[in-house]
Amino acid sequence: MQKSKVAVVFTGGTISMTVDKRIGAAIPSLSGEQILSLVTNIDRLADIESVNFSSIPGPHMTPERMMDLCEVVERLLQRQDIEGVVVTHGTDTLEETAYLMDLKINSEKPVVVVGAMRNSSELGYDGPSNLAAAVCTAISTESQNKGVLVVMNNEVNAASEVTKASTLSLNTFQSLEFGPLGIVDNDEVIFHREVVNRQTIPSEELIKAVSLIKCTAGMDGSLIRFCVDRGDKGIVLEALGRGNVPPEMLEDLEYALKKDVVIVMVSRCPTGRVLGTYGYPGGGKELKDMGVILGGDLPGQKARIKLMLALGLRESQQKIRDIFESQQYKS
Ligand SMILES: NC(=O)C[C@H](N)C(=O)O
Repeated sequence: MQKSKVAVVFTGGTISMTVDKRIGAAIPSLSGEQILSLVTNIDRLADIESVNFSSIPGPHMTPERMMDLCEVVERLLQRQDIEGVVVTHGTDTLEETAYLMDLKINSEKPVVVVGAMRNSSELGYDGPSNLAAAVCTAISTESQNKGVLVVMNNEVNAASEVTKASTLSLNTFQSLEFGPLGIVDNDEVIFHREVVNRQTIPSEELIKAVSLIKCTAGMDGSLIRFCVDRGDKGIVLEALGRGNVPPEMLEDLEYALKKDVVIVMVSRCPTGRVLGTYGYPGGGKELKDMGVILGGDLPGQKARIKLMLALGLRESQQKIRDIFESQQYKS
């Protein structure tokens, strides 16, 4: 029987790290081929083509690099001989890259993003087992048409639903709202449910000038004003609870909206969507009436990626509102 072919694109992250004795801490050092050589018996599963994209830690990833990576992945997906693509990535920004690719890529073939929480100098390096599970997921026909998947600790999550929930746990990637899509068991991927809200944004461009502001008790709007005055095109507000802000922020929010800066509101709570439930000053109802867009249950960092791509369409504010609200809100 002919084996499936999978492209593995290496970008860096802890999965590629060893402890540098001179520094006394972990840095990227392993090439794709070196990491693959640690995944014993992988050649029984699939023919692997390795692509060394970069050797950077997650915190060095940028929106521009994400767009370049996305292009590399799209080109690989267009090839007939490749059944799926795996991307290795630093876990710190993995959810942002995975979500950007999920929104942009329109292919039925599986794209699986994977990382590690322990580097190769540590006891219990989880890179090889995670990579093996990612390849198992990428060659399964069951993984088709599910968008970009994140596989770690033998759990399969949708890029649109997942977030990094722990600084150290091997099962750090959690779909806090809905739970995992499935598992990898005995080299086989088993799905338990479908992705809840899949969406694509056919944007060729990304507008970088989007900031994320987390709201806190008693906060004023000076950060909002700063972002507007330096030319930001969009701001994601990680608001309080159900989607409310301290009233001291309202004047500067009004200032931003008058200057056509798009404001998307999500919550700083780890689960639950925002809604215009409250009618007091700074409450969600007032914000919505002012023109603030509701961002559903996305964490701030993923709402920022979505807004960057939505602004890249260079469409009206109404169109951007639809992109954020039409699937999650009835009216
Ligand atoms: N586990 C990891 O990959 C964390 C690392 N700091 C990174 O994002 O590159």
